[in-house]
Amino acid sequence: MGDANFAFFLLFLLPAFLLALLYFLVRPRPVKIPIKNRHVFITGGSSGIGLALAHRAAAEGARVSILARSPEKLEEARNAIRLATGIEVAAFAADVRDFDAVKRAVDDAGPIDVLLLNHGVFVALELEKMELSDVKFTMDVNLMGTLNLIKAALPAMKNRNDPLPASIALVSSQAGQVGIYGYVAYSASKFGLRGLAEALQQEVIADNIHVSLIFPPDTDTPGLAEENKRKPELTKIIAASSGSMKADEVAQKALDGIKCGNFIVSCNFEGIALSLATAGLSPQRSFLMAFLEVVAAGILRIVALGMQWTWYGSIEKYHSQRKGSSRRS
Ligand SMILES: NC(=O)C1=CN([C@@H]2O[C@H](COP(=O)(O)OP(=O)(O)OC[C@H]3O[C@@H](n4cnc5c(N)ncnc54)[C@H](OP(=O)(O)O)[C@@H]3O)[C@@H](O)[C@H]2O)C=CC1
Ligand SMILES: CCCCCCCCCCCCCCCC(=O)[C@@H](N)CO
Repeated sequence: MGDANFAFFLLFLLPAFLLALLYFLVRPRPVKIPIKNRHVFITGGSSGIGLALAHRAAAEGARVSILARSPEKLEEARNAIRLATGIEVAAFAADVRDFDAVKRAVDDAGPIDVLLLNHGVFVALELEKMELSDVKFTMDVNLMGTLNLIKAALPAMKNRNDPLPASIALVSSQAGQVGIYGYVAYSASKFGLRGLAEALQQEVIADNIHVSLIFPPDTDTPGLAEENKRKPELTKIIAASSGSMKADEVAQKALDGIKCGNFIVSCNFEGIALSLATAGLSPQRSFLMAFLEVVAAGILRIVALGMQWTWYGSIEKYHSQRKGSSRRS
């Protein structure tokens, strides 16, 4: 009898108590952010994930603006979206590293409801083989470019006379949740976005602005095709721990997450595990996700250690094979 009571406590009362506690605890509170008839401004909207986001947002009835450097690629994107949906999107040619150009584009585009910062550059290469100028370029585009956009857009976003909640969404990467061989500069830039996002959310919550961080795995885009041309073998092996996705699938997950105001938005199964394992001190609006984070924490740490075990195994094997072959030659 005592055993049955204990089992009841363990299997039912304890989880129920935890769920109830988390229901009252989680902050910020859940929110719904509509995009229909609202202004969605997408950086890097001329290619890959950004283009897929622009397609989807336009199809869902948003007023869409896209920003990127190349006017030709922007025009191609506008035509493709017009052909597929019959909708005109506004295009702005600017380099995110140039604050004045970004400010002009944002002012021309008009007040933004959903600022989707998706632009990004990436090369997979060992730091040793990378020029310092390429490291700086990665930081300038991925991190400073994002800060430039936020600085340019935030005043008008705060002053909007729309009672509806607004969003600032940043496209990070699973390499922004865990460091990966070949991504020293890239992971640094994408981890940087997380600190940015956590701090920014506290600063803009009172303005009813909600921050989302999107963590895609390898995604089939022109950018990835370029990256794959000279990707280190070990980067391929380690990144293959997560499945790859189509740009449109990532865009759908991203928009769904943004509309729910989720702070962390994961895109595939491995991504969910990664997000639970790296929940840390990030805000969480969903008491169900918070419940999973709490309950799965211990076991996921073991899974994570197992992951590192296989990754370091691959690295060791790669180096010993190289040593072997260099001795033979
Ligand atoms: N593809 C993948 O495997 C993954 C990608 N990501 C992230 O998703 C985002 C999009 O990636 P993806 O679609 O693959 O990339 P693409 O290379 O296909 O597209 C990048 C977009 O960003 C724009 N862009 C690049 N640099 C600048 C700049 N300095 N100023 C303004 N716009 C710029 C490009 O236009 P233009 O060159 O004309 O400026 C283009 O529109 C990136 O942040 C990337 O880090 C995350 C995980 C996986
Ligand atoms: C505890 C549970 C662990 C679950 C598995 C973890 C798997 C991690 C894989 C990381 C893959 C990184 C892809 C980077 C994609 C990217 O950004 C580049 N293509 C550049 O664009």
